[in-house]
Amino acid sequence: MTSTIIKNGTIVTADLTYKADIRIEDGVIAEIGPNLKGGTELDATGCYVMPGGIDPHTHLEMPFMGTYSADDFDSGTRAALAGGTTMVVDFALPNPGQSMLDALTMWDNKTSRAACDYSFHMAITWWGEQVFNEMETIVRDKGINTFKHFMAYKGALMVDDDEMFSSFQRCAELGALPLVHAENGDVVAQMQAKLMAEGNDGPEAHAYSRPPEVEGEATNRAIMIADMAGCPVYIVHTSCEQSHEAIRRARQKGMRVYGEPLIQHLTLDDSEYFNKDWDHAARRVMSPPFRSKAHQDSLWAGLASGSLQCVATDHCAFTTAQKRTGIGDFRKIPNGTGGLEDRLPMLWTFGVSTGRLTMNEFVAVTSTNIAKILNIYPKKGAILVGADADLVVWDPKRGKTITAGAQQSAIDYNVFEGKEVMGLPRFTLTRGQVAVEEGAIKSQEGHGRFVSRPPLTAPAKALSTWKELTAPRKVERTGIPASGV
Ligand SMILES: NC(=O)NCCC(=O)O
Ligand SMILES: [Zn+2]
Repeated sequence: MTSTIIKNGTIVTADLTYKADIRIEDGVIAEIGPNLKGGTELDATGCYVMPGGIDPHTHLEMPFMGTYSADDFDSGTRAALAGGTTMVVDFALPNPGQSMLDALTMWDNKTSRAACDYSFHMAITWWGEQVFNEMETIVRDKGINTFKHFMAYKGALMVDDDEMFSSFQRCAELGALPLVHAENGDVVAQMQAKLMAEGNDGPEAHAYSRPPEVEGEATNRAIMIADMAGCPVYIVHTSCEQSHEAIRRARQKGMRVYGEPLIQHLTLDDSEYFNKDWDHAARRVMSPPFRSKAHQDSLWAGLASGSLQCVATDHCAFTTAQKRTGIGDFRKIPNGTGGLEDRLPMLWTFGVSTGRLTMNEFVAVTSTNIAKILNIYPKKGAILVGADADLVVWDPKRGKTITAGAQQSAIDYNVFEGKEVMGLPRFTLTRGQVAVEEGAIKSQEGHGRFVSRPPLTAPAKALSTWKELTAPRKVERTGIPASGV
């Protein structure tokens, strides 16, 4: 049996910081302790050894607005590893009317070259008996416990409240977690049309058409529907105080509501859309759009205080040529930005190094909380004996200037171009295999495996017990006249 030992590092988990070595055997953590010997040694002197990042929200294969994102499972997972992320959760996206099982097969066929482990969320893009039935197969047999619902993209992916309520009730029965893209799609569609009619056809109109109120209202609605259905809910790409406030308030009331800011929303603001260069602004078009600094402060505070739990990227890498489809009509600019490779270095630089987050909070929001919410902890997101050796040996003194020319992602630009980051992987290990060493990429195509995620029994059981206890009950009365008069 070949052993690898990570020596002389400081282990940082979501709740502990301590000095110890780690022995890895057959891709899992076999021993943690002082002065371990034998096997191949990786020197972690001066470094923090942390659970590898998990990005809970990526679109490596995204057929959207008639175009595919530039990154596939090959370049996308390589980009993940380069930045210290060792697992991605992508989306299978059925066309309205399409079988979810067929869509899953299509997405699964794209993964043979994945370099790191991956999983899928399933999107609910329409509703009917077939969807209702297939949801059970998806959860019970296919290892997927999350379903994404789009309250935006009217006429394409959007589902209405009725459909969401039905789907959420089904999630409650199956122990699945609904994810929600929360923006009021009806209002957005009308605002877009109005802006266009007034001659506002540039990328800045994208931001004008989706103000924070539109997101806040939808977040409140999604939370209410989840409460009525008796299931937890996870709000993806939470970008503003209005949405964060809804999540915070629900959590204070005891509801299991999770919020996920993106690294882009934390570090880039809405001034990007007013850049005179059309390409610059269009490359940053995503939904929800970037917000003002006050909203960024709210998101950072949510991560520090625990009212927001995960930092993702929603990595969806459309090329400049694809973005240019929207010249003259901002509605046609494909929505999506990249960030997978930069999530950890950006969050470390602008979060930990500025004192907004502790190192342990950093691990929690980039890995451990995500693994717990998605029900793959402690296989993932942990430094414990028996856990997968998905690890990042983080060198806080290693820095770079982010530039598209040097990235692994296949996209031709980077929304963080020119940002100076301090804190990068010395080594990234995916199930014990060294995929990154001192900036050199050694990842192996096809090494990545699908991670099956069992139903969320604990939160589902707690909620269903409470809902049963408090369910409406007919009051048996006395004194009603026989005639009813
Ligand atoms: N977010 C975005 O603009 N693009 C990706 C699709 C989605 O998640 O909405
Ligand atoms: Zn979305």
